Amino acid sequence: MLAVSVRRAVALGWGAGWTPLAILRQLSSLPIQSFPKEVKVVEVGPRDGLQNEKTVVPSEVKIHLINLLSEAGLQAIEATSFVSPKWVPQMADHKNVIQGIKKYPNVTYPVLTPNLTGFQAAVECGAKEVAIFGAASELFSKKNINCSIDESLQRFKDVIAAAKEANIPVRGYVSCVLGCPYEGKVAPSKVAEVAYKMFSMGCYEISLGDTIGVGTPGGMRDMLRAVLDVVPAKALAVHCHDTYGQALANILVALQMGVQVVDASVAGLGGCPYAQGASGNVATEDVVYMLHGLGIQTGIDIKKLTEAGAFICKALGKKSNSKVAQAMCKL
Ligand SMILES: CC(C)(COP(=O)([O-])OP(=O)([O-])OC[C@H]1O[C@@H](n2cnc3c(N)ncnc32)[C@H](O)[C@@H]1OP(=O)([O-])[O-])[C@@H](O)C(=O)NCCC(=O)NCCSC(=O)C[C@@](C)(O)CC(=O)[O-]
Repeated sequence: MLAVSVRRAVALGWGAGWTPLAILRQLSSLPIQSFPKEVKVVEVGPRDGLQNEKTVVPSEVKIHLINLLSEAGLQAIEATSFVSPKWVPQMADHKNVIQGIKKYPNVTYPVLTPNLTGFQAAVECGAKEVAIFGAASELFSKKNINCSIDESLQRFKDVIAAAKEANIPVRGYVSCVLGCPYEGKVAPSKVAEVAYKMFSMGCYEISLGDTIGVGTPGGMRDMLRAVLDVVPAKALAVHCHDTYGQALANILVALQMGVQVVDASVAGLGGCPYAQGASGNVATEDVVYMLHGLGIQTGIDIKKLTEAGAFICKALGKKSNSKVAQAMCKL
């Protein structure tokens, strides 16, 4: 560590003859690496947040939530998923939702499509952007979409080819980038391999999912180092669940490494039906509060965002998982 620091100090042109202690003092006073000026927050609450709810949330509630989120200034709101209703019954009303929401200019409403069947249904319902979702873990891929990683990539090729023809942008997810509920540790090199394959196929952005929220800033750094060797930072997003309370710290590391897109879920709703025990995504309110505190622009009105969170929590009869929302309600 010291050797690395000294090398960095030399690279920075610091004076010859300095003692290691003097160099360390200088290093500790260095400003943290610069953050981006703007960050795009991708709101995944209506999909990732609600997919795990046991009782079916009425379509009107989902639609109102998405409209409130659009009014709050989110640029991208993942609206629903076109997956099998046998697998995820909560998303069975995808048609009502995608057709019922107000489409704000400059806001995108991507939907999940695991295969060509889902893609075609989504396009018929008027979806203008889709997301495919793979994994860096074989067992998770099997449990989540009932096929191996290789088979999933083959399916994604078909979706991307059809999307290209229809001029529809495709976002790609890689799940389990910092750990898997079935396999445990996942090698950064495996994450990089899957991310690279999905990016080369034509996904405009790869969202790296800490599906079960087990990551730490150190794990995020090591994983991102591997991925950044093969996919440019401008094509990456991070998608952190907050099971171990590390999500904001993990996001901070990702921002320092050049990532400028962050997924989050209003009120911290969510969990994955095929990742037992995983808590919700990091709360959008908490991410936005942190970003604004760093002087990073998001275009989001935090008060309106908190109102959207309060609306969905009331509808679900739940307390918000957002610390910021909890604090703002007390003020
Ligand atoms: C992928 C499948 C469909 C494969 O499911 P399968 O059973 O292997 O599919 P199949 O191709 O053998 O078809 C079986 C039946 O499903 C139908 N079918 C086939 N495809 C579709 C479709 N798209 N929509 C609706 N129906 C479909 C198909 O038509 C057929 O109907 P039948 O002839 O029996 O009546 C299934 O495994 C599935 O739906 N999985 C969804 C899992 C899911 O939604 N998980 C949560 C989202 S991922 C996530 O949350 C992680 C993420 C993205 O947030 C990032 C992170 O945190 O890491």
